[in-house]
Amino acid sequence: MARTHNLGFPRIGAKRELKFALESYWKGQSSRDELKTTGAALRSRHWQDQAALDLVPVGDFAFYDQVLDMSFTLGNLPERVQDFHGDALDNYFRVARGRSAQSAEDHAHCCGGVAAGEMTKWFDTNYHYIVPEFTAGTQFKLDASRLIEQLQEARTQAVKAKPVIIGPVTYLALGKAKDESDRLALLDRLLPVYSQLLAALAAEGVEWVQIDEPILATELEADWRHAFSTAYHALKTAPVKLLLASYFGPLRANLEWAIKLPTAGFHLDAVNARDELNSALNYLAAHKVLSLGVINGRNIWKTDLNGVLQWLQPVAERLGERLWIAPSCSLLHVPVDLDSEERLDAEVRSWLAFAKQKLVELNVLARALNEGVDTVQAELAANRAAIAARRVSPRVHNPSVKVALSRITPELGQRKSPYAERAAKQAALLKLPKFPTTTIGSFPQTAEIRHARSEYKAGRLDRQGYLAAMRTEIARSVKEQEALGLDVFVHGEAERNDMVEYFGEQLDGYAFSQFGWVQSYGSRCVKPPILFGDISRPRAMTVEWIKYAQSLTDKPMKGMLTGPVTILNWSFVRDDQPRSVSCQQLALAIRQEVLDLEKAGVRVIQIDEAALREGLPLRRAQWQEYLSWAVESFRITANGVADETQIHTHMCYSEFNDIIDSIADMDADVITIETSRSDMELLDAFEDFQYPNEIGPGVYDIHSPNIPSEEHIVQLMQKAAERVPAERLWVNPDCGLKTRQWNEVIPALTNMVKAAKTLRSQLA
Ligand SMILES: Nc1nc2c(c(=O)[nH]1)N[C@@H](CNc1ccc(C(=O)N[C@@H](CCC(=O)N[C@@H](CCC(=O)N[C@@H](CCC(=O)O)C(=O)O)C(=O)O)C(=O)O)cc1)CN2
Ligand code: MET
Ligand SMILES: [Zn+2]
Repeated sequence: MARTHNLGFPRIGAKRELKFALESYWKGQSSRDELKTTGAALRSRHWQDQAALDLVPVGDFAFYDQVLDMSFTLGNLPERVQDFHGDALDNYFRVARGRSAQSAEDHAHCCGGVAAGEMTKWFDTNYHYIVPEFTAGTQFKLDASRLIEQLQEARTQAVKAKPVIIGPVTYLALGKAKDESDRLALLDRLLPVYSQLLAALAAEGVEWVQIDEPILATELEADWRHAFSTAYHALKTAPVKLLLASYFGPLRANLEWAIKLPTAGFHLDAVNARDELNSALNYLAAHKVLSLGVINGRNIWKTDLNGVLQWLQPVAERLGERLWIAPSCSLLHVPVDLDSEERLDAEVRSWLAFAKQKLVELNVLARALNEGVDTVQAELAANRAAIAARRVSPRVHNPSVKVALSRITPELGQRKSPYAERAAKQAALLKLPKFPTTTIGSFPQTAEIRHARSEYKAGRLDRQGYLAAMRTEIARSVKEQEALGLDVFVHGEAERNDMVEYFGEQLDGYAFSQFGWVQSYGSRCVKPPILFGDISRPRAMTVEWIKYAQSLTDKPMKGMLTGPVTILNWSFVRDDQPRSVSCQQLALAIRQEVLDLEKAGVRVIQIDEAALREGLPLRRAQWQEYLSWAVESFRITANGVADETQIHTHMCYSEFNDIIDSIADMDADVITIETSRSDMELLDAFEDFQYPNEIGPGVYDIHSPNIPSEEHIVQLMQKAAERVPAERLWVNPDCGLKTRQWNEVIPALTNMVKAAKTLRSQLA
C-alpha cells in the first residue's frame, strides 16, 4: 500500500486572504486577533483541502516566511530586536519588514527603528526568504510554541499531521555570518535544540517529521557533507521518525551518502531526479521509506498519470508499504485552485492542474497502485486524452515561429559598432550631463491605479476611461520628474500589473489566470503567466504609452521592456521543449518591440533582466550552458538597433563576481544595478574585470522606507568612482519604485538629484 502525503501547501489563500489580512493589520486597520483568526481559518481550510492524504503537512503555514519562522523556533533573533517588549508576532514583523524609528508603535515599546532582515531568493524559485543572521557568538534556544499550537489545532480537526521543519544543515547554509565567522562552527550548538524540538513534537504524539534539506540539490563541499553526517547521526535517537526531504533537482554526488544517512525515510524529487531512481532503490536500506515526488510542484501542467504509473508500478511492487508518493516539492510555488478560474480558455484549462488538482492526481495514482488501475479507469482515460491533445494542439505549435527561430544567426545579436563608437554618437545626441540621473522604471502603484485596473477588468470602467486614467498617472509622473530635475525620464509603468504578466497578456502563446497567485515575499504575490505555445507578438505592446509620455517632455523618455530571460524565469513555462527554445522565441518577440520603439523615435530603451542572475541553475556545472543561451537571447533582443540608440539593462540581484564576463557580453550601453546596501562593494567585480560600458550603481535602497540623505548618496557615488571611471557612472535607485509611496519617493529623489549636482561640481 503506497501512502500519500504533501510537503507543503500554498498559504496565501485562493483569494489572497492572507495578503489582505496582513496589509490591513500593518496599516492598523484590523487587530492582531483578526489576523490570527484569518491564519487559523486558512490553515483549517488547507488541511481540509488535503484531507484525502495519508499525511498532511503542519507548520508549513507562515505569516511571513517559513525560514523566519524557523529562526524564531530556534531562538535565533537578530540582536537588534532581542530587547523588544511587545507581542511576539509584532517582533516577527519587525525582523521581516524593519521599522522606521518614527513609528508610534515603537515609541510605545521604547525601542527605536530596526533594519529589516535581508531577503534573498529561495533556491531557483521566485520566492524570497528572510536570511538567518549568525555571529560566532550565536546561541540557540528552543521556542516550539508555534509548531505545538498548530499541532494542537490540527488534532482538534482530526488532521493526520506530519510537522514540517527546515533541517539544520540547510538552515545554516541559508544564513549569513555577519562577522564572517564559520557558520558550520555553530552546528554543535544547534543540534541539541533540534533534538529538543523533535522531542517536543514526539510529546504531541507525532510519528513522522518531515525535515527539509533542499541544499542537497546543490554541489556540497566536504565540510558541508560532513555536517550532514554529524547532524543526522546526532538526531537518530530522536523519538520520532524523520523523513529527510530533498527537492528542486537531482542529488548527483550527494545521493548515495544522503540516502544512507540514519533517517527512517527519504524524499526524492522524482520529477527532476527521475534518472536517480534506480540508484536510490539500490542504496535504500531494507527498512527505509522512500517518498517519491511524482507530481511536479513547480509547474501547472497536468501530470501524465499513465506515464508515471508505467515506471511507478514496479517500484510500488518492490517497496510495498515503504513507498510514499507526493508532489516533488512544497506546493508553495503554484496557485491554489484551477476551479476558481472563470475566464481561462477551455482548451488550455484542460491541460492544467493547480495545487488542489495536483493532490487529486496524487490520489488517482495511489488508487491505481493500491486498488488497481481498473478502479480509476475513467480518470486515467481522461488524463490520457488531455495529455495527447496538448501534444498535438495547433494552439501550441506555430510553424512560422519555428521558421523564424531556424533563421537566427549570430549577426542578429551583434551591435553595428563597438561600445566606444556608440557611446560617442549617443552622447552627441542625448547631451546628458556627467553623472546623469534616472530611475529604474516604475513609480508607485497607488491604490487608485490598482483600483482603476480592477474596475476595468471587471467591466465597470470602459477602455477609454481606463486609458485616460493611466494617461493621467503617466502625466503626473512626468510632471514630478520635471520638478525633480531628473535627466532621463521613465513613464512610470502605471499601466502594468506586473513587469512579466503585462507582456504575457499581450503575446500569443501565453495564457493568464485571474487568481493564479503565487507568494513572492511576505504579502507580495505574482501571477506568473502561462507560456503554453510558440510565442509571437501580434502587435506593439508598449509603443503608444511611451510615445504619449515622450510627447509630454523634451527630456529623453526611456522605452521600458522586460527581457526574454526574465519573462521566461518568472512565467510558468512549457515542459515539452527546452527552456532555451522558449527563451529564443521570446527574444524574437521582444526584439520586434525594441525595433518598433526605435522607429517611434525612442532614443533610450531599457530591457530589464532582473531574473538573469537569479535564474542561474542550482549546480555550477550547468551555469555555462544557461549563461550562453541567456546572454545570446538578450543580445538578439537588444542589439538590432542603430548605434545612436542607447540600450539600458537593469538587474536587481547584483552579485556578479562569477558571471561578470557574461554581463559584459550582453553589451548593454548602460547597466543599472542594486548596490546601495552593499556599500558599493558589489562594484568590485566591475573594477576587477575592467567592465567597459556605463554603470548606474543603485544609491537608494527601495526596499526600505528610509529616505537616503544627499550626503549618503554622494558618499556612495564617491566610493563608486574609486572603482569605475566617473565619466561612465549614472545615478539611480536600486530598483523600481512601485512598492513605495510618492511621499517617500519625492524626498529621496530630491536628494538624489542634489547629490548628482554636488558630484558634478566635485568630480567632473
Ligand atoms: N513577476 C515578478 N517577480 C518579481 C518581481 C516583480 O516585480 N515581478 N520583483 C522582485 C520582488 N518580488 C515582487 C513581487 C510582487 C510585487 C508586487 O507588488 N505585487 C503586487 C501585485 C502586482 C499585481 O499583479 N497587481 C495587479 C492586481 C492588483 C490587486 O491586487 N488588485 C486588487 C483590487 C484593488 C482595488 O480594486 O482597489 C484585487 O485584485 O483585489 C494590478 O495592478 O492590476 C502585490 O502583491 O500587491 C513586488 C515585488 C522579484 N520577483
Ligand atoms: N522596470 C522595473 C521596475 O522599475 C524593474 C523592476 S526589477 C524587479 O519596476
Ligand atoms: Zn529591479
